[in-house]
Amino acid sequence: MNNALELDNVSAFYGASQILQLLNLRVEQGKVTCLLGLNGMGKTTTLKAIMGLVDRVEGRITLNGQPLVGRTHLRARMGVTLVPEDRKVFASLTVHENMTVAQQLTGSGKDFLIEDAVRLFPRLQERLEQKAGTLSGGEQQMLVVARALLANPSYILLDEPTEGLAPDYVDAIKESIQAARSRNIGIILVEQSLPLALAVGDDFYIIENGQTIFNEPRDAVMADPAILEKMLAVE
Ligand SMILES: Nc1ncnc2c1ncn2[C@@H]1O[C@H](COP(=O)(O)OP(=O)(O)OP(=O)(O)O)[C@@H](O)[C@H]1O
Repeated sequence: MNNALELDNVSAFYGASQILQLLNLRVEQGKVTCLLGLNGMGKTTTLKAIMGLVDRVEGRITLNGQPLVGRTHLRARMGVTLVPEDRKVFASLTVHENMTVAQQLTGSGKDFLIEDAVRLFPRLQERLEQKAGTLSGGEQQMLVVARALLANPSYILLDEPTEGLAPDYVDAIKESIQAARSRNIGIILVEQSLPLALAVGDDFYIIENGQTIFNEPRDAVMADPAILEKMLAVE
């Protein structure tokens, strides 16, 4: 079986404006694929196109060989979870209730449990009965990442998960990405911080004007300073 999430000549539109232009991307299960690029180039739109959150898509999006189509909740059921930039938790539910709801989302196995989530994010352990709306920004981000893992998806799409976070939280997010990879989850990471991308990434893409203009595996990036220069230019 082809264990990859693939975008093949994908164009995406908001109303009449075309944002993605024949974009190609391939993410394997158990790998971290980083999307880099300057602001407004289409990174978030790429994640939204995968989830069916843009007005129109042309081209082919496939999940392990099957077309990924239909409404967002159906795509989630097929095994893709998006962690958007806005870090939305269910504010009036407790941390524990937020986690329980996430577990019911995909129904695709129960490998990653609440015990695993609190081991990864000990700060959440102390706050399980607290209303999620009262958590700090960093704690809320841990909760949304924990919820993504608890849905036991095949792929997680992370949109700038460390933006504005203190170093301790960034480390926790890094560990959670590594934990997800070790569970054979494929990850798309949109990340402005090159050090973080380099710390966890297996493959690197640069998106410019809605197209992938660069696609290099980790070994090539580490071996060639000229490639690293290109990545630094879009940080
Ligand atoms: N709902 C929308 N309707 C119309 N245009 C939009 C919409 N959302 C985004 N765009 C436009 O699509 C383009 C790509 O935006 P996108 O958010 O995908 O970029 P990005 O690479 O993720 O940038 P950033 O790092 O700033 O989040 C931008 O020009 C943006 O203004």
